[in-house]
Amino acid sequence: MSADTSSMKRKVVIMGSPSVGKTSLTQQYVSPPTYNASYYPTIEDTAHKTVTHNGIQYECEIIDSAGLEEYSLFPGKYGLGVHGYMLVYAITSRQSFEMIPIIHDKILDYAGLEKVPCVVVGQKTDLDGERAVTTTEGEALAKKLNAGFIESSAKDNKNVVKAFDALLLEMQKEYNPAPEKKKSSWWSWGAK
Ligand SMILES: Nc1nc2c(ncn2[C@@H]2O[C@H](COP(=O)(O)OP(=O)(O)OP(=O)(O)O)[C@@H](O)[C@H]2O)c(=O)[nH]1
Repeated sequence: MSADTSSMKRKVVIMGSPSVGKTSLTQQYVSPPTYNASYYPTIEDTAHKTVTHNGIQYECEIIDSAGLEEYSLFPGKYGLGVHGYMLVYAITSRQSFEMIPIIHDKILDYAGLEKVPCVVVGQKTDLDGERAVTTTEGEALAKKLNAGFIESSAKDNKNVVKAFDALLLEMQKEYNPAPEKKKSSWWSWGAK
């Protein structure tokens, strides 16, 4: 029997406060090296990338959403048919960090789910001198949300691929977990 070489489709949404670097992360991932120091607020953009992770090929549709404020209504189109979320804050902005659990709650409420694959990303590590959120706080929040965690700099192209890999891993755990290793049974004892 030939191996299944078809790829899996994965739709992900990048969410977070305005100006945390969602567009910069997406662009740096899809067409590196790309970094633009100018700021143009996003309404919505979609990017595509085919990537192989843990031996599986994924066709990723990446939706770069508009920055959300605390009282923004959750855009319903991001609540259904989405496989995973990248929740981005800037390590220099406490406010953007505090938005992460709010956005996470909105996603779960809208989708009516108890868990959804997510990775929390602390962006702009090149500005470590202006840090307002510690790595430990970021890790603790991600753990509480049952999400992956990574800090990155789109500017320095640091941990950008790792951030998307972490999200692919969270989605893999949920939708196509690796089969458990075959346990030995009485008839296999002594088998060569
Ligand atoms: N120092 C630093 N600046 C960054 C980084 N990533 C993005 N920026 C800058 O931050 C500003 C906002 O970046 P965007 O990528 O547009 O942020 P966004 O989250 O997509 O913004 P919205 O469209 O408003 O939601 C721009 O001036 C970027 O150049 C980073 O890793 N380090």
